[in-house]
Amino acid sequence: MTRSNDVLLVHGGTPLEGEINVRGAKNLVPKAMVAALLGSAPSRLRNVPDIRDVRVVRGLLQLHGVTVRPGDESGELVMDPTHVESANVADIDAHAGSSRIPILFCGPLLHRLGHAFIPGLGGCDIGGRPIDFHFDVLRQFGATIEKRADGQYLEAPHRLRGTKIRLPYPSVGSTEQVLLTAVLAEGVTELSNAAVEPEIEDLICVLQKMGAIISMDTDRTIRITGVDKLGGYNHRALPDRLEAASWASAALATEGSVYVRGARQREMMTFLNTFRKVGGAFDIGDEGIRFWHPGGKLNAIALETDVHPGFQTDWQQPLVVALTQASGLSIVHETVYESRLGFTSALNQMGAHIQLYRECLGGSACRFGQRNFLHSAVVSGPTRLQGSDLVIPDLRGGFSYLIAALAAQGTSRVHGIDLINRGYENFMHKLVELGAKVELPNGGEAI
Ligand SMILES: CC(=O)N[C@H]1[C@@H](OP(=O)(O)OP(=O)(O)OC[C@H]2O[C@@H](n3ccc(=O)[nH]c3=O)[C@H](O)[C@@H]2O)O[C@H](CO)[C@@H](O)[C@@H]1O
Ligand SMILES: C=C(OP(=O)(O)O)C(=O)O
Repeated sequence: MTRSNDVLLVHGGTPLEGEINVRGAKNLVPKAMVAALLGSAPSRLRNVPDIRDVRVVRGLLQLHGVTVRPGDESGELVMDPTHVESANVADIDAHAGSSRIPILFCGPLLHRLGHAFIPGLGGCDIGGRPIDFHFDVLRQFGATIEKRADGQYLEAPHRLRGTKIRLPYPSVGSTEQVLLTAVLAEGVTELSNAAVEPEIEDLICVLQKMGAIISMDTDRTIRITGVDKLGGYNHRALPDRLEAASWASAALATEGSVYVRGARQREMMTFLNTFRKVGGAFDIGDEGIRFWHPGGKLNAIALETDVHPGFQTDWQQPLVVALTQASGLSIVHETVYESRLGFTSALNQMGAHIQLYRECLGGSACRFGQRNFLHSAVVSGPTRLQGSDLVIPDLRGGFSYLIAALAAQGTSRVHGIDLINRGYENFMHKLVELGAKVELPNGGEAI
């Protein structure tokens, strides 16, 4: 059941037009905040968005004795980890909420306190999302892990030791786990098959500013030489390329034009190539990127999600909505999460034609082929979308439903919009700025 102020009425059929601003990346900022725990002096993080994942981590840091206060400029946080202390397990559990970030507290807390507690994790329900790689690497560093009913209890009776690790898959979170643990471990850590997403590079920049010694090779190998002590950092978070791409897809699907201030070419090259193949237009400036529908038909494409530098999985769901407006058959092969296409059934209810398959369609065979996961889609377009009652299933799926509702004829009731606040700062305000006709039932307050 959703609360009444958790429902948005969307009157579709109006192109999104105008300018919005994106701030620091959801997939970097909370991790840079965790990194502050490793320092012996305060850290300053700038360009911090007001999203739920940031609030969760702020609360968890405070529970562990870190003082967190706003800095002088808007979007600046100052974190002082001088007096890190153990937190009450029940408080951690109550506070961890819907985020996946608590798992990254392991290394820093083991270094600072010799023990850590990790509650059940949140995050999007788009696959099983196991954390076996995280625990395997922590054991390799010398930690012990005990699973109890309320969560995982970790201990490091001695200083953690650098080690040689090969990840079975270039997992973003596990790579960050290694980085945040290895920087203060004794000796050298060599990580192969690492994830190299731009947010990971930015986390490495943060750690280097703190005094860490980290090198990245071109073959997914990262080497970390442990140091005895780290200081604070002063860092401006890289912009959110995932949010930027969501607004780009919204501009395309609604036949509009959106200037995304803060969007950067460097982290979005793969998205930009795909956007152009579909028929979208963009203009890259020094301060941001304008995305628009240039008129005429959109093109069907074959799309495969992958780890960086491939097509980011978090770009997939919003772009699929635009593909429902392309002429012909598009193929989408989701290779990062086994269950990230379920959101398409609601698009079909709105009039889209999307068929899901268990086989690896298009490109290459992936981990999910022959394993009963509906992880490929054929999108047949263009189809006229009609307003509908929609229940948001996950973060990007939720934004995709907003796009579909904006592109549709008639009115949609979108339930569960609060979930979008986990990763999109001020999205209601931005929609209104872009001319979207949206309202909360009974004239309620935006949440
Ligand atoms: C907060 C954050 O940054 N979230 C991002 C992060 O999620 P997250 O770090 O959770 O994603 P991972 O890269 O770790 O997961 C990728 C794949 O590896 C598998 N896996 C992962 C860990 C593990 O211990 N065992 C295992 O099997 C997962 O089930 C998934 O199939 O990277 C994803 C991939 O770019 C993005 O979609 C998420 O937005
Ligand atoms: C899957 C996502 O995030 P998380 O890992 O936080 O669930 C996402 O941002 O699309």
